[in-house]
Order: sequence, then C-alpha cells, then structure tokens
Amino acid sequence: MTKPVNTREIILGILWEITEEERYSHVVIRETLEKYQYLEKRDRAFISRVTEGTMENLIELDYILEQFSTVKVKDMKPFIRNLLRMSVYQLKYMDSVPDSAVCNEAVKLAQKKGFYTLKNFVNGVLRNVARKLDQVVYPDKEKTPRKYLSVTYSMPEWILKKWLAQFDLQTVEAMCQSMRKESPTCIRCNLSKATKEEIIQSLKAQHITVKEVPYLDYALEISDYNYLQAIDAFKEGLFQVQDVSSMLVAEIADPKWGNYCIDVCAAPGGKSLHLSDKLAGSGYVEARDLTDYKVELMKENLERTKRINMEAVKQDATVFDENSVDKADILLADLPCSGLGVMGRKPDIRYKMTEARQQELVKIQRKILDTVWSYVKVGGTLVYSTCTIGADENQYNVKWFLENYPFQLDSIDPYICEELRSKTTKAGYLQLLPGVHSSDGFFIARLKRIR
Ligand SMILES: C[S@@+](CC[C@H](N)C(=O)[O-])C[C@H]1O[C@@H](n2cnc3c(N)ncnc32)[C@H](O)[C@@H]1O
Repeated sequence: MTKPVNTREIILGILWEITEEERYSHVVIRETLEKYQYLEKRDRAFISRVTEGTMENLIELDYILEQFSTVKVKDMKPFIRNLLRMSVYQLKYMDSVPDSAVCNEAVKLAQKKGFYTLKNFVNGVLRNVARKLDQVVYPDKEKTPRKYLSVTYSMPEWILKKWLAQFDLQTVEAMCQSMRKESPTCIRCNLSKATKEEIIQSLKAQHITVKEVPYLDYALEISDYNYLQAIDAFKEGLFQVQDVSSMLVAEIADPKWGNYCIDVCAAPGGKSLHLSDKLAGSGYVEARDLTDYKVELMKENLERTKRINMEAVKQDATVFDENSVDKADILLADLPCSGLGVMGRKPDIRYKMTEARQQELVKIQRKILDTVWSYVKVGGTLVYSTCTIGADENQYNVKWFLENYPFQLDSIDPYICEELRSKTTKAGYLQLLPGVHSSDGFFIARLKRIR
C-alpha cells in the first residue's frame, strides 16, 4: 500500500527548492506532480494552487507577516518562513480551507520537522493573522506609489524604481496587473507546411479551442488540450509554441528568398525556425547556442518540423568566428536577458533577478554584440531583441551600439501592423508592454549595417 502523503509537506518541499535552491517554480511543480501522479485530482490541484499562489504573492505575504511577527521574515529559519508564507496564502486567498485547519496543520508540520520550540510562535502568528487579516493597512497609492505597487502586485522595488523612471504609474500598474493573469498558449502556424485554416481544422478535430491573436494573422491562441505532444498538428510540425511578441522578431527581420541568416543565441529555436519557415526551403539559417543540451533542443524541433534549410550549431557568441565575417544578410541577436517581460509565464523571475545580475547581463549583451556585429554584410540587417522591459538592456544598449559600430536604426513600420506603429517604431525599435499590448513584454530593434 502507498504511504499516505501530506500535501502541505509536499508544498513545503517545492517551496524549499524554489526559494533556497534557486529552481524555477514551473519546473519543480511539474516534476513534483509527475512524481505524485497517483494523487487525487483535488490534492494535485491544491499543491499547484498553494505553491503558485504563494510565489505570486510572496512580497504581500511577507508584508502581512511582518505586521504580526516579532521576528523579521528575512531572519526566520527558511522552513518556518515558507511554512508561514504558504499558510498566510491559504488564510488570505482560499476561503475553502478553514482557518483553524490552516493553523493546526502548520503547527503539526513545524513539530514534525523538528521545530518543536517554534510551534507556539507559528501558532501565535497564524492565529493573529487569521483574526486580524482585514485590519492590515496597505501602503497608500498616492503617498507611496512604489511601495503600494510592490506589496499589491508582489513586485520587487528595484524593478519598479526602474519602470517608474521610464513609464507613468498607470502604465506600470497595468503591467503589474497583467503579469498576474495566466498567460495563454500562443502558437505560430508553420505556413510553409500548411495553411492556417488546415491547422485550425486539425486542432478543432481534437476538440482544442482556437482563438485569433492580435498583430499577426498566423498567430493563434489554443486552450483545452492536455499536453502538446498529444496534438496531431504539433507532432506533424505544423506549429510552434511561441508568443506573438517573439514572432515579431522574424517578421521585422523580413528575410528575403535565399538569404543567409545567423541566429547567435537561438535555443530552443523559435525565431530561427520562424526565419526558416519564411524562407520556405531557400537560403539558410544557422542556429547557434552555447551548449550541447541547447543544440539538442533545437535538433528536436528541427526533426519534428522537417526543416531542410536550417542547422543547429554549438558556438559561443562571445568567441569571435572569423568564418562568419560579412556572411549574414540577417543576424538575430536575441540575447540572454533578465526576462522581466515574461513574468506572466515565469512569476519567480522577479525574485531571482537582482539589479547586480541585470548589470552583469548588460555586460554580456554588449560583449556578444561587440563579437558578432561584423558577421553582418554591409547593407545587411541585425535585429536586436530581448524579452525584457527596461532601458538598461534595451534602449541604452542600442544607443551604445550605434555610438560604437557602423549601423543605423531602420524603421520597422513596414513590417508591423498599424496598431503597433508609433514614433519609436518609425525610428527603429518597439517596446511591447504586457497590459498595454496584448503580448508578453518584448523589445525589438532593427539595425542596418552601413559600412
Ligand atoms: C533569449 S534565449 C534565446 C531564445 C531563442 N532565440 C528562441 O527564440 O527560441 C537566449 C539564449 O542565449 C543562449 N546563450 C547565452 N549565452 C550565450 C553565448 N555566450 N553564446 C551563445 N548562446 C548563448 C542561452 O543558452 C539561451 O538559449
């Protein structure tokens, strides 16, 4: 007989891996649910909901805890900190769980894990929170807007400080709000393989719900499916999962029949595959990435989509490759970045990224640009993109690049729909903002080599 499991103990295990071992929540949750496949659907749903909810609301939960605890959250033992966080999440957001059960289970778990001396502390804090939750005073939006946004949307203040220096309060709030909503699965039709109508027909035959997506005609949103590998159209390589913002990169690169393309940071291959699809069997796409693992990921995609004009190659973009000089009609530099634009899909990015790490990334981005710029033919195009929001990794990098290398910005208006056109797109770049645009946060600049 299988030993009975304690779902809250499982949740604490997941939270430990995320907060103490720097792992991503979507990965740890997926692995854990795979391990506990035999659990009732209700228990599995409880595990996902409490873990995801605790991570999404971490800053708010800590703010609440600090009002009732004599010990600062950062000074608590990691196990107790996570136990209190997940318990406060249930008290605040889950009416279906009685307060007494939340408190009792937390005390039992503290004891079980050997924190016998802290059981009264856990009990006292949680019973106080349960009694006085509606008396918690939240930061004032007018007087302390940054603190207000940080606690309300659990967004670190360093990120908000940068965003508020660039956008108004309303825009930043819309971004934060949007990042709390579940992001839909967006797919790109491989038009060189099948028409959009054929792909929709195949999806609908499997009772998958399909919706149109703004900005690009061949982008669709899908829902009501179990998993990707069971979808016929996916197995046949007729579509790629890709956000519409990311599709705009190849759209803006606009490859022409026979073009040679190099994607210097390409895995898992979304944009390279898109270029290859647009080239419809002509030209060539060299999709490069750093490790064997990443190259393997691209090869799987290549096999599934049966591409003949694309190859996955291991190549460090910070190491100069003499053979590539003046070779590329199009070079994609979709560089490693802080990922703040995709927090709707990976909520814990906000806690893992720090200002210091972001500055390190800026250095890497510049090092890669400095290494690869000369691979672009004179007259050729370099598309610089990141899935992040903020001037450091985007506009300032473009400005630095233009000051140091023989390139100029090229208007992207001819390649995008009317709805996305603005002063900056005319100048040569686009910053997509979740909550303002119907997409992830993304930055794309089109640069032409002039000598
Ligand atoms: C934003 S992701 C690329 C996403 C990809 N363009 C797509 O559309 O699927 C950045 C990629 O850069 C890769 N990378 C990081 N440092 C690199 C380096 N020095 N050389 C090559 N690739 C690198 C990472 O492995 C990661 O796959």
